[in-house]
Amino acid sequence: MLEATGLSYAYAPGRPALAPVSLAIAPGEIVGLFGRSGIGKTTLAKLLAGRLPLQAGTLRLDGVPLPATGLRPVQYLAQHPVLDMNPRWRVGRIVAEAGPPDPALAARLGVEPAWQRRFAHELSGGQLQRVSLLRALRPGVRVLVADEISAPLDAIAQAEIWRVLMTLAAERGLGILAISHDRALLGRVATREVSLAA
Ligand SMILES: Nc1ncnc2c1ncn2[C@@H]1O[C@H](COP(=O)(O)OP(=O)(O)OP(=O)(O)O)[C@@H](O)[C@H]1O
Repeated sequence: MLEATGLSYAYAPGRPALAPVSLAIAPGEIVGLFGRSGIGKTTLAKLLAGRLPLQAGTLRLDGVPLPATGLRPVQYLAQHPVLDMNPRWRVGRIVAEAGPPDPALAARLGVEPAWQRRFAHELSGGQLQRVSLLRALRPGVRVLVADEISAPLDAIAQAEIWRVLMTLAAERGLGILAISHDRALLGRVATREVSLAA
């Protein structure tokens, strides 16, 4: 269980970007998160995944603070994964960054072996999001924070990505925070929804 209590954040002193929020994500649960633009959803996502330092509040996984080094058990998935990938690396190297990927998982995600020789900018948005998922889903990863990951995709690509994620959540007990402006999408994929308010 990932438990965040009283997390808040300010990028500059006296200018809060995220008002205190508490949130829990149980294994296998897909929690939908919505809230108006600028309310702090991405800031919360990055705090949960260790991409921003905690300024206030506590963050625990199974009662223990998250590790400061090594594989992060809470992984952040960006809307535009290309920004999170080294433009000089081929896809084969990108997915193997934290160790060799699981070929069975690659097949389930629809990551094709031929993509390995390409650079990130040579894949479509949907293909890149699958690569990003394959890279993130290492053994030991317990929670995915999916920040508008399917927003740029067409309806079919969106449905395929979420179908795999819903199956993985159930099979592996993976917790997912699904951040989206699309309430209809959250209604289809989330086990429950929470909203961020100022
Ligand atoms: N790197 C940064 N430096 C300074 N301020 C930032 C930074 N990133 C975000 N902010 C500010 O923090 C606040 C929360 O931003 P955040 O991106 O978390 O909101 P959001 O709810 O994800 O918005 P959206 O739905 O538009 O993506 C906003 O006022 C934003 O301008």
